This record gives sequence, structure tokens and C-alpha cells, in this order.
Amino acid sequence: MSTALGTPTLEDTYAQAVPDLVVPWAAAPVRDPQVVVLDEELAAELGLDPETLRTSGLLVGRVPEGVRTVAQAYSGHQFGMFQPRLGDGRAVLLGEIVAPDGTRHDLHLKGSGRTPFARGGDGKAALGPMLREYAMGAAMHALGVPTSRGLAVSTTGEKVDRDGGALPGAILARVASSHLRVGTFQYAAAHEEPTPVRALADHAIARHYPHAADADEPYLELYRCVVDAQASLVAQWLLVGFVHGVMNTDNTTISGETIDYGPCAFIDGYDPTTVFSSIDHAGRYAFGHQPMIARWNLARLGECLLPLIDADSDTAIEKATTVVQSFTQSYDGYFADGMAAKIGLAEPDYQLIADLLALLGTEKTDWTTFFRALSQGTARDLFLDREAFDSWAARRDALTDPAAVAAMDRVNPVYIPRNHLVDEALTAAEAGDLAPFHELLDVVRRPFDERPGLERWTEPGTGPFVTYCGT
Ligand SMILES: Nc1ncnc2c1ncn2[C@@H]1O[C@H](COP(=O)(O)OP(=O)(O)OP(=O)(O)O)[C@@H](O)[C@H]1O
Ligand SMILES: [Mg+2]
Repeated sequence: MSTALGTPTLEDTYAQAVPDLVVPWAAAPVRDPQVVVLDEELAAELGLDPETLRTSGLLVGRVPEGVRTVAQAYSGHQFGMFQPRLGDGRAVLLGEIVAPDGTRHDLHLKGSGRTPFARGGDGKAALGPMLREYAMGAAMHALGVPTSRGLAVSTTGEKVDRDGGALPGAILARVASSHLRVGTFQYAAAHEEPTPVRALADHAIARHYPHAADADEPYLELYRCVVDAQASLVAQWLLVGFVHGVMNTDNTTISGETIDYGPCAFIDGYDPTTVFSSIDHAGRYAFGHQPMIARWNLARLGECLLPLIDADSDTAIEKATTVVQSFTQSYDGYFADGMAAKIGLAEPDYQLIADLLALLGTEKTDWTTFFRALSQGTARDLFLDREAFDSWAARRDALTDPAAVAAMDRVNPVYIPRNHLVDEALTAAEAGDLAPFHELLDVVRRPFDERPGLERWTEPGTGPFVTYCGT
């Protein structure tokens, strides 16, 4: 069913394809909605009129009659422990929008009230974390990393209780190419009847990897595609210095987009052991662990697909194992290609890259600053042990013509959302001052152009490097 809604039309192909994986559910009514930020560029990409969006109430869940909004079921491994029933506890899927360019996008609300999946939660979200998700999605998009994106954040006029304090409540309207997660497959597989993994897999193929439908082994091809998309995604995270923070299987997408910006942050100094989340005591989701964890999560997806991959279970395991093992090689290739571009090489040199990482790790050199300094010829000044840098640099047979230097500057950002400045902007926003948040957005939306007056955005924080884990 699709329903006209002024300009946009909300479709529900997901709910139709897998009705057992959704619960019809409406967003809770909002007393006093105020749109705090709206991404007009994203609205335009979707063919939506910003003014209609601001006034129609759609951004807090007011949909025209006949639109069937749903909460989606999913399971997940959280910090390695399987939780059979998670799902949208505080979210609803409003529907799918087909943009003028023909691409399909979910429009989803986060913080829109309790659903049957809420368990103990209040169904709400606080303004700070929703603004964090909005800003991080905008930053990642500007950096060219596949991501879900905030369309808008609205305050609800109500307070939410967090850590004993009352914070402004908010709803994030989020756009993603879908909300299919590894955890969605886990839910379908764990609840055999009547939730068909096959129908879910067919929907995923049609939506994200249509060529797989024509492959000899469509479900194996689907698996291959997801493994490859995640290998590419996680390589891009490491290349920009991003730590997701909660890489549970329910936060791992089938599309290969980044989703759920909780306790996430960008590193300052290079240190693979960096952990930002205050709840990640064992460092499971540390910066340098992310490729290994992605592969672990993808193995969980493979388990769900086994019955579709081959009727003989040994054969299915053998085929799926080959695919998940290919993650490492794919990841290494994406990462090495990306590093070659960052340091101005025509071809990856694995040893040179490994030695650079060791060098940067020794002094915890600022990851973002280093690569821009390298193209400017000032990287040496960043090191205490300059001879160590000199001997590495002497081995680097870099491209030196101006076009090559400019190409480096197109992949190495000047500005990232430095964690201490993000926290500063969110604290101000929660106190009613949005100016620092708008500055943050302005900075991260143009990450590659150096601009005067933004020097403090290139300075690392002084720690402690823990993001607040508020929701
Ligand atoms: N305040 C809350 N009320 C109800 N359920 C919640 C609340 N906070 C989190 N949950 C649920 O806990 C689970 C894990 O939460 P997590 O923080 O990963 O997801 P999320 O951030 O709410 O959503 P998403 O993954 O879509 O970005 C999900 O099932 C989520 O819906
Ligand atoms: Mg989540």
C-alpha cells in the first residue's frame, strides 16, 4: 500500500514482504513539537519540501490516515550475548520514500515512544544523543562514508529522565537505505515459524543487491555482497579514525551503511586500543578491533543463511565459511588502497603502511593532522623522534606532482567532529544554545576545505576519552 502525503508518498514494501517481522505501531502523540534542525539538502535529495516537513508533523510521526507505520522486530548479539528479542523499542518505521533519482529510503523515527519491543525502556530519547547522531551522520556523509542520515531532530516539549536528571526529550527522523540488520536475520532464524528467512533474504536481495537474484546461488551471493560491503565500510571507518562503539549485530546493516551513532567518536591520537564507550569495559569494540568484530558479526549472519545456501548442512557450512573468510582479504585490500591514497602512493605498499601505523602508534600522533601535514611537507614537526619519521619518509616513493598532492587533500580531511567539541556543542544545545551545534555542522559538512577561523577544530582534546553513554 502507498499513500499520498502532500509531496512524499510512503510505501511499505518491507511490511508487505515480511509481515511477521513487524508490528503495526504508531508514534506516541507529541504535545509540543519543535523542529530543532532539518537537513534541507537531504530533504531535497528525497524530493521533500522542507517547509511542508517543518509544519506537517511528519517528523514526529503524524502521518495521514491509511499509512501503516510499524515497529520492526530484530534480535542481536550485544557484547557477544544473544538477545532473542530486541526490536524497535523506541522507534517506528514511517515508511519508504522513493527519491526523484529512483533510490528507495526508509524514513524512521527514533525516540517516538514505547513499542511492544520496549522491554524496560521508556521509549524516549534525549536531545543530546539525537543531535550527536544527527551530526555524526552528517560528518560521515560528508567524508564519503556510507551512512544512515538524520533528516531532522525535533524536541517533544517533554523531559526525559536520564541518570537521575531531566533532559529535553527529542525525536530523530532518520533516513537509511533500509533498516535491515544482521539482527533482523537472527530474529527470523530464531523464530522459525512463521518468520521466513527466505522472504527476508529475497527482500534484501531485491532492495540492495538485485544482481544476486540472477546468480547461480542467490543467497550465497547475497552473503558475499554483505561481507564485501561491511569490509569496505569498516575499512573506511578506520581510514577516517572512527570508532562506532557498539558494534552489536543489531547495529550491523545489510546495506553496508553505518547505523546507530551511540557512544561513537573519532580518535585524536592514533591508538588501536582506543575505547570511547563508558560501558565497553573489556574494550571489545576498541578502534583496532572493529574489523575482527565485523567479521564475527558477519559469521552470525552466515549462520542464519545456512539453510538457504545449501540443503546439505556440511556443504552449506563449507560455502559460508569460505565467504566469511574472504572478509579479511577484502578488508585488507580496501584498507591498503585507502592508505595508499592517504599517503600519496599510486599502489599500496603493505610494509610501508604497517611501519607507518607502528610509527604513529609509538607517539600517538594525531591521526587527522598527520595526513594533511604529510601533503604539506610538515609532518616531521609532529614527531619527537624525527629520525624515525625521516627513515620512514625516505622509503616512501610518493607521487609529488601538484595534482597528486591535491588528490591526497581530497581524501584526508582537515576537520572531523573532534569529540571534546562535539560534547561542548551538545552540552550547550541541551542548555538552549544551539550556536555551537550549528558551527559543528558547518565545520563537518565541509571537511576537506581548510578555512580560516576554525583552528580550534584541528586541535586534539586532552581527554579523558570517554563519550557519555546517554540515550
Ligand atoms: N529508551 C528506550 N526505550 C525503549 N527501548 C529502548 C530504549 N533505548 C534503547 N532501547 C532498545 O534497546 C535495544 C538496543 O538499543 P540501541 O541503543 O542499540 O538501539 P537504538 O539506539 O535505540 O536504535 P537504532 O539501533 O535503531 O539506532 C533496541 O531494541 C532499542 O530499541
Ligand atoms: Mg541500536
